[in-house]
Amino acid sequence: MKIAQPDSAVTSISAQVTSFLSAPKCLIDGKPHAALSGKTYSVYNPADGSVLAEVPACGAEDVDLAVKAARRAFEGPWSQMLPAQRQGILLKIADLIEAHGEELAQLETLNQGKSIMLSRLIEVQSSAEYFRYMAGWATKIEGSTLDVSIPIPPGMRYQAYTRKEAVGVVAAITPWNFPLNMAVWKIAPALAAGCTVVLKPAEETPLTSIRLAEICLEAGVPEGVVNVVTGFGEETGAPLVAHPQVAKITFTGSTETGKLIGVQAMKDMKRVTLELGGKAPMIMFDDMDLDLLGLAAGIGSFFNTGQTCCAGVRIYAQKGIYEKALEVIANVTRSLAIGSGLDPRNQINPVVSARHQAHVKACIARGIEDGAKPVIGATAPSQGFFVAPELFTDVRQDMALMQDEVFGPVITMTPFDDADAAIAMANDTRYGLGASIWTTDINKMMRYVPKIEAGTVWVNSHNIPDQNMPFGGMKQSGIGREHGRGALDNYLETKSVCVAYR
Ligand SMILES: NC(=O)c1ccc[n+]([C@@H]2O[C@H](COP(=O)([O-])OP(=O)(O)OC[C@H]3O[C@@H](n4cnc5c(N)ncnc54)[C@H](O)[C@@H]3O)[C@@H](O)[C@H]2O)c1
Repeated sequence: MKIAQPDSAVTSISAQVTSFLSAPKCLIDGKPHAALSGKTYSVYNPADGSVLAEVPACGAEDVDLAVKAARRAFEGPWSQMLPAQRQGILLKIADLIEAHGEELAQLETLNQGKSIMLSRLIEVQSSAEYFRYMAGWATKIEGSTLDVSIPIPPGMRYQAYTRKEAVGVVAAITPWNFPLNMAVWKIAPALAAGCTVVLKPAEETPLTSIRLAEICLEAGVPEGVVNVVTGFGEETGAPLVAHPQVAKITFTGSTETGKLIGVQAMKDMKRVTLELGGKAPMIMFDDMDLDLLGLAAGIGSFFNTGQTCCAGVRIYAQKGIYEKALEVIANVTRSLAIGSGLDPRNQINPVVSARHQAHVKACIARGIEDGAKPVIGATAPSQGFFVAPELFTDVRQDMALMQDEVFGPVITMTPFDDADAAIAMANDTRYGLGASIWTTDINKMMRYVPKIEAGTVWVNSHNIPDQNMPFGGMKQSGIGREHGRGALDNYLETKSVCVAYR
């Protein structure tokens, strides 16, 4: 079912969605797979707390089957395909994502809770574009020829060149905030490079990942090239990371889990990319364009109900505009409509799970206990996993509210006098994923961008990544970058070939 207008409300759930929800299965070696143990677990609709589906709870034995299937496919049909054939298949996947667009968007909103508008525009549309972008790189993998100066034995000459070769089986582990899009960020470059994949989606939101794997199959990806195992971190994710036939791990999730995975990867010298947590600052100078304040709060802070790793949650505003910025941002926060994601007029939707709802509420309570001042004090619907957005002032740098990830609709505002002091406060967390500077003075921008410790710095904007723009973290926000040409290198080894001749 083709995608509807992004801002149209969902009046009925599509028949494909209802049928899929009756018995979702993993996909291993191109076939639907129930956990060998027979175990399943429930996934929920966060808008009302009801059970949405029962999903296989995979264990080490299921993971082993999936990795072995991926390895066979890597050695077999996938490695025989011409780059142009891989490109064609990636383009077909993009078309099929669009063709199934409304079904995927509804499924995502039902399972994750987010606005149907974001499901349509980001989870579906931008995922299709991502496949198209990566399809282009599949035919542009190249090495180089190298002049070398090897002097022995006398009389022998050499010419060297490099080959880029697919790394092998990729373990892709994803979080719950953008389930389909995060899976695509990993699968598209892995396939373009010629790798095969075992995807372990977040336990809360596995449904669109399963559909994506089915779509890959429908598009002509050979059996075993894309596999999905559903289940929990320790039971499913850990054996996947530790599997000896996995060559590369690409992980997006919390810094805590990322560290565990990094240690395991290093034990086996597996290649690893880690996209981890954030606590992004937005630094607003006196000379900023005040018309942008609404956008800063709406997209910068509260996009996806604050459940984005780059959300601008620590706002530092210079004293000349602080009162005005506080007034506007407080008004925006107050005015956000709270409700189900199926109605696109709702800008604050449920958070993903009861557990996460309890976490966000505990962060708010801890902030109040520590002496920070809540400005809004609104209440959220009692049914479903809702949390009303909150804005805090009087927050010290050493408070948990300033240092730890809330990953929900909770922001802080702090005034500053001196720009260097603001940069120091902005850098004063263990994270370094995203940040922004708001100014109309290009000199200020050029002076301060290099001083900010973050993988992405937006200027007069925030929280908007692009497939062609390297994305990743400094400090404890991760290792490596996704997107762009560089993303392909994450899935390729470089082999030097040295040819002797006389
Ligand atoms: N940097 C980025 O690009 C980016 C993007 C989105 C989200 N995030 C981060 O993701 C986090 C939110 O997601 P989350 O709560 O799902 O994170 P999480 O770390 O709890 O889980 C992420 C994934 O890891 C799996 N996992 C958990 N323990 C594991 C283990 N021992 N071995 C292998 N896998 C394991 C989970 O099952 C899930 O699939 C936030 O910290 C957010 O900042 C980062």
